[in-house]
Amino acid sequence: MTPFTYNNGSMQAEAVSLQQLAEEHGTPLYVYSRAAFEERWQAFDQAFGEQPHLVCYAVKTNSNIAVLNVLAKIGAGFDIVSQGELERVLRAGGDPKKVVFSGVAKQPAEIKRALEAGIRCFNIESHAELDRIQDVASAMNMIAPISIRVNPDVDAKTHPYISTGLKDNKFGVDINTAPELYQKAADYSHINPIGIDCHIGSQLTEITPFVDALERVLALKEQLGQQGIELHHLDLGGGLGIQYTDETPPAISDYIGALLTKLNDKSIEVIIEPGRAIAGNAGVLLTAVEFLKPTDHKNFAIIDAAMNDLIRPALYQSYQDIVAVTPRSDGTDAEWDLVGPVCETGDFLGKGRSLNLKAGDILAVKSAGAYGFTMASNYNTRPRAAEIMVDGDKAHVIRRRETYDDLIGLETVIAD
Ligand SMILES: Cc1ncc(COP(=O)(O)O)c(C=O)c1O
Ligand SMILES: N[C@@H](CCCC[NH3+])C(=O)O
Repeated sequence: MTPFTYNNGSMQAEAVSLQQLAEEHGTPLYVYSRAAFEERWQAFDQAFGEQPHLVCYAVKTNSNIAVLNVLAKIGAGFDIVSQGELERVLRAGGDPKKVVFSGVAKQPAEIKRALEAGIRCFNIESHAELDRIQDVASAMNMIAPISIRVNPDVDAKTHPYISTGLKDNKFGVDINTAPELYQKAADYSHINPIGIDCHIGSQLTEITPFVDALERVLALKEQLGQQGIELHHLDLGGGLGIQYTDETPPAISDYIGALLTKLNDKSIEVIIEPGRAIAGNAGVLLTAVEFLKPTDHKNFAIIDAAMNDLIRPALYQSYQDIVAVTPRSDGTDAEWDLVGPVCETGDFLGKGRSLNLKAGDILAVKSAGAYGFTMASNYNTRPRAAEIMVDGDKAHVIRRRETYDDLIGLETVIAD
């Protein structure tokens, strides 16, 4: 489905007018489509057919509890990287038995809380972390189910900041030394090794790196079998890309199909941790044009959304399509740099975009459902935007805009 379409010359989210939402709730404003979230998660789930599997949505992508709740209701599992994310999943009604816990440095208190909640598995990223989990679990007299995140040294061919499966990256354990760590895990009194985990990067637009990584994971599984360590699942991470502009990522069914063909084993459960491929095109960021500032050198359109609202263009030089919500019939296109009010030269959401603009126009930054609000900050003491979830012809405020009290209320002056 395409959740954002034009109808009578103006853009809608499902059956709700974006122009109207911007007028009612102000901008910047994040708008999500419930149906898009559901449909994308279900596409992953259904692509597995008869293969035992669990689709664990990567919470970091878009962690609003309304989003998590919508996914929990259709049976989603969750990939978390902090206790904060675990608390969100639990608040949203997620099943802790479907939660996998990734991340390179889980705190003892986080491990304790996750054990109490009864999560499915800890994805361990180092020797030291295995030791820590053994210590916490043994103090609680509980057994911690674990998998080891291995680094298969596969080039994901994506932006260097979002590539995670190379030897150069901080993530995971060298796949060649993993058997030794599995042995240590198996010998520990309060650890139960149940899986292998790997995640090689994000926004991958080719299937080959995923299949190459799986091939190495399968070789490891075989070797562990010879050591007498039998595993219950393979967690192949997330990373499937989306179309921001002219990328051509594989269809979900082709991606899962290629993995299952390589695996060719229905006796093992496959876990995946997709984020962007579910959330990315399920959301837009609405922003208003404040001023037009044409100069001799270039044209700036100053908009009310900034790098604090959506940091991806500034951080990764990423391209996000930007369109007029109600395109003008008068006037002509010009080239604009779309810049925000934040005091940084890197504060732009798009450069050299051909648009027909006037002050007050509402624009939609597309593909903003993933790593948009979750990476937003209060830089320049700017309140974070409100979030809306559209469901058919209804629009629900799922997070109100922050107030200045929200921002400065935690701080205090020191006494003389
Ligand atoms: C461990 C882990 N799992 C899943 C994801 C989700 O990735 P994506 O949004 O690319 O599917 C990430 C982020 O890259 C991650 O670090
Ligand atoms: N935050 C990144 C993706 C990183 C995924 C986390 N491992 C992005 O916006 O593209």
